[in-house]
Amino acid sequence: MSRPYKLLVERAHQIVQISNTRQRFLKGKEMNDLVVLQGDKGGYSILVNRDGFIADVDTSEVISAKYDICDVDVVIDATGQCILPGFVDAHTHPVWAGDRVYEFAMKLAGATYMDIHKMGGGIHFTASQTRQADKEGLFASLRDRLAQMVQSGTTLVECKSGYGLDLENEVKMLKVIERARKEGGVDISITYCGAHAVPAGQTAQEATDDVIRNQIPHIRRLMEAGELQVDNIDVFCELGVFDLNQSRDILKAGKDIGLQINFHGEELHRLNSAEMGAELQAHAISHLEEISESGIEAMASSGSVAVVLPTTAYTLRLKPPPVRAMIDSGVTVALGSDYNPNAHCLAMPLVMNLACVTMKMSMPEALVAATLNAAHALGKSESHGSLEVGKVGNMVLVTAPSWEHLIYQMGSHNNLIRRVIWRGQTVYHKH
Ligand SMILES: N=CN[C@@H](CCC(=O)O)C(=O)O
Ligand SMILES: [Zn+2]
Repeated sequence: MSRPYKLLVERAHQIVQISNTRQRFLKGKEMNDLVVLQGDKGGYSILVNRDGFIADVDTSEVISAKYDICDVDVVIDATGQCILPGFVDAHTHPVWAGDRVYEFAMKLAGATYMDIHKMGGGIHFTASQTRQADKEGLFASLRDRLAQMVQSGTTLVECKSGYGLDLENEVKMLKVIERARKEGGVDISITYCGAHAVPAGQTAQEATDDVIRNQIPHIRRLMEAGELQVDNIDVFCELGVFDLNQSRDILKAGKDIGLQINFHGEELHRLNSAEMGAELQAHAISHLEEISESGIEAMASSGSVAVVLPTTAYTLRLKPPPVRAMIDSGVTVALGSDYNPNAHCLAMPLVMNLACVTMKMSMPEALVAATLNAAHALGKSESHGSLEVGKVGNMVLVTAPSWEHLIYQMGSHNNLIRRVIWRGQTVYHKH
């Protein structure tokens, strides 16, 4: 007979639970009130059941008195380590072929993101490379990128399509992501982003019509047939890409087939897409570098999560989004790496460091934004984002005097992260 518990991690000197009252997200000042277990000489333990869910969190003394060690498959001694929830990366574009290191050089020399996009580079370049790539090659590179994310502590990641830009290639990308999701080792939220750029030879309206009349209905059929699971609908709402009305129509069509609205807004120009998204009760809006005060108010009232992406402003030398004003106004703020060929960052610890320095977040705020609030942006905070009984046993073990070192020691996460656990199973171990 199999044992009732899959894993016991014991004797950690800190467990950062984030919350212990099943809050779905933290806003405003609450973001600085993390629940951290520390101070007990014998340390703290987490027990994970056979199905990969947390069964108990307490001092190691209490846990060893309550449970019989013979009922546990694997016991890990976490002496000298801190335990954090697995990170949630709320915005990535991880399926693509062909790098853009050459464009990075152009941007360093003064070209803007949109200069390159208009010349047929940027998303267009990546789309032409990705269209030529076969599923096997795309899957192999996705798997490698996901492994690097996991090594950096990510255990739930949002993955977008968006470099296909036609039905065949968007479906190809979604199926590649679906295969990775089924393979496991990391939890994935899948986003259809067919409206990521206007394909060459089409107007934005023609592309909008194709997405609404052709692509979305086909995706719905694949979902109904059980061939695909798609969770979110996205669009790049931007001057020269999809305008406010086109974006609204695309998002509504996605919502009509049951997808959560989660889109790119207010990045380079203010189009009042934050207000539009709030009106549609968007789950999340990403970027928001150009959001207005009324956009902030609208998102605070609708409860739409602001997914801020420090690597974008850093790479493109943009003004960062007004995160302090968002937090002070009661917007729920989450973080994403924005991993894509323009911003080549797979590591949430580095994203948190950038968020603290460039967006003026505190370390507890950054951690909440990279765990519980990011899970909420994906509609998954009931099961992910904090270390509480009943949630998935996704965690990161860090060798450091306190959890803050993972943010403070920028770029050293690969030395500090000792182990990453997904649903009670070790998916990365540094020997
Ligand atoms: N802004 C739109 N989409 C991506 C960039 C994609 C790309 O440049 O390939 C982003 O979130 O930054
Ligand atoms: Zn993006």
